[in-house]
Parts: sequence; C-alpha cells; structure tokens
Amino acid sequence: MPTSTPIDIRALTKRFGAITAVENVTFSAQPGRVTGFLGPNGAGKTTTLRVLLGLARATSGTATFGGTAYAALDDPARRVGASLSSDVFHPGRSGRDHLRVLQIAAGLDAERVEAVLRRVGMSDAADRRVGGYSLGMRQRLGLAAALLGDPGVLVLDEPINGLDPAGITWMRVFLRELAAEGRTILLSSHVLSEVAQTVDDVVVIARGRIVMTGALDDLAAGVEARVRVDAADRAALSATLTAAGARIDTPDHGHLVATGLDADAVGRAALAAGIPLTLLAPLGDDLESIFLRLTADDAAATDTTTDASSAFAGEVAA
Ligand SMILES: Nc1ncnc2c1ncn2[C@@H]1O[C@H](COP(=O)(O)OP(=O)(O)OP(=O)(O)O)[C@@H](O)[C@H]1O
Repeated sequence: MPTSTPIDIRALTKRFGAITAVENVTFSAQPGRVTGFLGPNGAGKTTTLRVLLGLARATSGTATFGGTAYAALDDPARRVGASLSSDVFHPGRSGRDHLRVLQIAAGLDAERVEAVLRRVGMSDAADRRVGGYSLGMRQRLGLAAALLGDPGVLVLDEPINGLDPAGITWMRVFLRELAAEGRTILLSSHVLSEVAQTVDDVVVIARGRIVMTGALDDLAAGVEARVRVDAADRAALSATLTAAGARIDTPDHGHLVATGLDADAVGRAALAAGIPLTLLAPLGDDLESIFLRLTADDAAATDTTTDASSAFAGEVAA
C-alpha cells in the first residue's frame, strides 16, 4: 500500500513580473479522494501545480505534501507521481522506452515498467513510437509514468483533456480505483462536466483566486434556482412573482428570469393568481452553468458570482 499524504496549498501567491498568476490560494486534497482543481484557461491551475511539484518557486505561501515541500521529500518518485500537460515525449521513442528512461532515472525496478503498462492497458502498444500515439494513448502513457513509483499522491494536469467518451469512462473508472486504494488524487480541468462523475471534492479557481472549495454536491446545493418565465400579461406576472419572493431579472432571450423560486413555485404562484403562462423553463442549474457563472471572465458579473458563491454551503472565498 503506497504511503499517502494530503496536499496542502496555503496562501500561495505566484507572480511573473507584473502578472499575478495565482493569488493567496489555499486548499487541500485528502487521501482516498479525487479532488478536481477547476477553472477556465489561464485561471492559474498549471502554475499552482508547477509550484507544488517544485518546478516554479512561490512568490509567497507554501505548497506541500503533508507539510513537506516536493524538493524536501525523501523519495519523491515513490511518494508523488505527476503528469503535466506540458510533458514532452520523444516522438521517435517507444512508450516502453520512455518509461524505461524515467524508471532508471528514478532508481526503480525494471518490472515497474511492465506493471504500469499493464495497469493502463498499454502493453500491446508499448513498442510503437510515441509520435504515432493518439492523444488518449499519450494521456495513458503520462498516467503510466506518474504511477511508476507506485506513489500515494497523484498530481494530474488536465488528464481528461482530448479523450473520447470511451477514454473518459476508462479514465474515470481508473482514477476512482486509484483513490479507493487510498491515494490522494488532484486533477485539473477546465470543463467541470468532464470530471463531475470522477471527483469527490472541487476547488474552483478563477483569475488566480479560489472562488469555491467543498464537496461536489455543495456546488449545486447552495445555488439559487432561476427560471425563465413569461405570460401575455408580463406586468401582472412580474408583480405576482415578486410578491412570492422572486427577484425578476433583466429579460433573457426576451423573457423574464425569476431568481429565488424554482419552476414548481413559479408555476404555482402564477396559477394561484390566475395568470396563464406562455413559458416556464428552469435555467442554469446544471453543474456546467453554475461553474460558468462562478468563473465568469467578466469580474463585473459579480451579481451572479457573488450571489452564487455566497450561497455555497462549502467554504467560500470571495
Ligand atoms: N512563465 C510565465 N510567465 C508569465 N506569465 C505566465 C507564465 N506562466 C503562466 N503565466 C500567466 O499566469 C496566468 C495563469 O496561467 P496558468 O497556465 O497557470 O493557467 P491555467 O489555469 O493552467 O490555464 P491553462 O489551462 O490554459 O494552462 C496566465 O495569465 C498566464 O498567462
């Protein structure tokens, strides 16, 4: 059984000259769980992971494995496995040779190469040149490399990016299995829906700052319902829904949007007031829409962002 430790990121800030890539980021990832580190492109995910893996230096704050920085780990290859999207594979080298080079450099047994090839289902393709691999095969090879030292902690940058549906299912089952073995798994993604069925916990980052941490369920649980609704007598509908406790927002696609009541409550309020509805459609309560509202690029869209984040049951930083 590999030795597993939590990942602890505390008050991490990383600046590149005038650019602040990551600001005061704090979160942890626990053993036995898959933690999704989620945010749009450029949000600061890769920078955070690079600091964690000792590939970049923090401007301030710490990123450790149970209190120990990567560079200070006794036997890093056996403790932490990583796969970064920037990893380069020599295109003329076979998958097996790529792993051999890493295995030798890390001082691991040669049999580990065959073990990880089997584990990621790449034994048959192992003698082919990496240059001819599909993106899915490269992802598997990256994962095989991360697993060489049978580490208790896995740090994976966008492991699902570019996979086809069968590949996503395979990766999901595999990562769940690795977590069930007690490993700490931190994976980044810019698409929540791709990892929603894989992760236990989520850490959402936008513009270098954490906007939400908690269990995946917290993401959906605290968000106010929104309903697109309309009636021939829009003024009467608006007054009725306001009286029932909804806020009526700017028209969406030319219709009213009621926030704070779900579709059932909106329908009942209209019925009680004798207002025939011409439209009643729940809005934006699928996970991806919530994620997009939370990470909206337009920082001034704080109406949605603040409303949504302040309602989270999980720990929230504005
Ligand atoms: N070496 C660097 N020098 C200058 N700016 C950088 C450097 N590395 C990253 N940045 C900037 O820091 C910010 C965060 O980038 P980062 O790559 O960490 O985001 P990300 O969330 O991983 O996005 P992506 O998925 O696109 O890689 C971006 O504005 C990026 O341009």
